[in-house]
Amino acid sequence: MKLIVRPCARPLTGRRQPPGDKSISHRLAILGGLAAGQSTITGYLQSADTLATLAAIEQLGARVEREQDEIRIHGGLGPIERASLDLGNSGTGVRLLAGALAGRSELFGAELVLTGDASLSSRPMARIIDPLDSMGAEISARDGRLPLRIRPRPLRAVRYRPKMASAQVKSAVLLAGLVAEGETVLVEPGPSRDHTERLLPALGVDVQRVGDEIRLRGGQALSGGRFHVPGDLSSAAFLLAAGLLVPGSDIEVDNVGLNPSRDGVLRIFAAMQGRVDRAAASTVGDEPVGQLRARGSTLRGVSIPPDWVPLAIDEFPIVMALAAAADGTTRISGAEELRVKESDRLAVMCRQLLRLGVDLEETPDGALIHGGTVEGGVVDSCGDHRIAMSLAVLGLVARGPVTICNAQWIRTSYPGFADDLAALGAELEWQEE
Ligand SMILES: O=C(O)C1=C[C@@H](OP(=O)(O)O)[C@@H](O)[C@H](O)C1
Ligand SMILES: C=C(OP(=O)(O)O)C(=O)O
Repeated sequence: MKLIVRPCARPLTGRRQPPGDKSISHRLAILGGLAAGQSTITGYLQSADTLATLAAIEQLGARVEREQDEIRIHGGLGPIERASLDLGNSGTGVRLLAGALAGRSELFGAELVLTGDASLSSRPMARIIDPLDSMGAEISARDGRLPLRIRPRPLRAVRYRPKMASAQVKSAVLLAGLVAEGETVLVEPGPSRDHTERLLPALGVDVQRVGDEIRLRGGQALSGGRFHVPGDLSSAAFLLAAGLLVPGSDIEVDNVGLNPSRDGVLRIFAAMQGRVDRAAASTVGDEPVGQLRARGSTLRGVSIPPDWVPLAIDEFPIVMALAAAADGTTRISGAEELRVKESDRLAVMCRQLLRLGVDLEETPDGALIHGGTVEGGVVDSCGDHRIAMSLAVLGLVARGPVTICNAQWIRTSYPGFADDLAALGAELEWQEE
């Protein structure tokens, strides 16, 4: 499907509630599946990625009931002999599940095969296979790519320092550590989102953080509970960016997660002189939540400090779109991780921006984007949800309509994106390719 976006003739105004947080939804599906008793979840993200994780948990033996906005997971896995689990487009789903399942005694003797779509099948898995191997897991892959074959077996705790600041690697090791013998210690090379560490205590698990170390003893039981998923800041970022770009706009997003290990995009907006205000702070579970208001702003190019990259890792496509329309040059560096997401986000974004007449240079670990006028044109998501949404937002201020081919991938994380943008006053329509 193509999404056609027309230049905005008037300011965007209004208020939206972004969809549930994708990272927290994946974690609750997995933890709810492992936990004893019932977990009741409201606000669960109903998107392709998070529904794939829920379906995997169901295939592994947990019972899942869905009722309007409430999902109830009756935890407990197995008995099963084999399962082929298709995690679709989701790096988080496949990497966290691999860690969570590798040592589960209720699955000893079973053979699990974890697969995904073409994009996920090209993404690196050695980053989780290596630490799980060192814990004694039986996990194999060809050339470090999917499918992963796992035969759950007893694990021993390790002390592990990942090569990159990655919440997926950290979480895979911690979830494996839940059933490993001894104390698992994960040493973070730099901060990454900490939703796993915040959630585990709510299911009865003792997790300690001391400096850059996270420690967790194996053999602790998990018990279900009631959980609410806050709105996803990564999805809200598209609406906020639209509000910043279109002159005179004034929009609000409610109930957005504002976890400081995730809020790098707000720092980048501020550094670009984008007017985003925070209000009404509260907490949901152990997650800070609030309301954000974005107003039309004269955006300036900025040099983004490399240590902000992990804190805004999923927001670089939209930051690059903003940079294309800002005054001056934006410099992104230290962002080579973007090359192993749903697409090579540096290469794909640069290629699409060039099609819209943007002046830029791609570098091995980032890009230099010289902002200015953005032309209309035809671009391609290349199968990447965040690229599709970023180009749609940029289309609001292009000189002519922007057609985004393969925009149906938006369903990966934010199926209601086009409707939400339209509700704020944008003109956009879906067409068959
Ligand atoms: O743990 C998570 O929920 C996520 C971690 C990040 O990946 P990395 O851990 O690979 O940086 C991020 O890009 C992804 O969208 C979600
Ligand atoms: C990188 C992303 O997700 P995942 O790694 O879970 O596929 C994303 O949502 O931008």
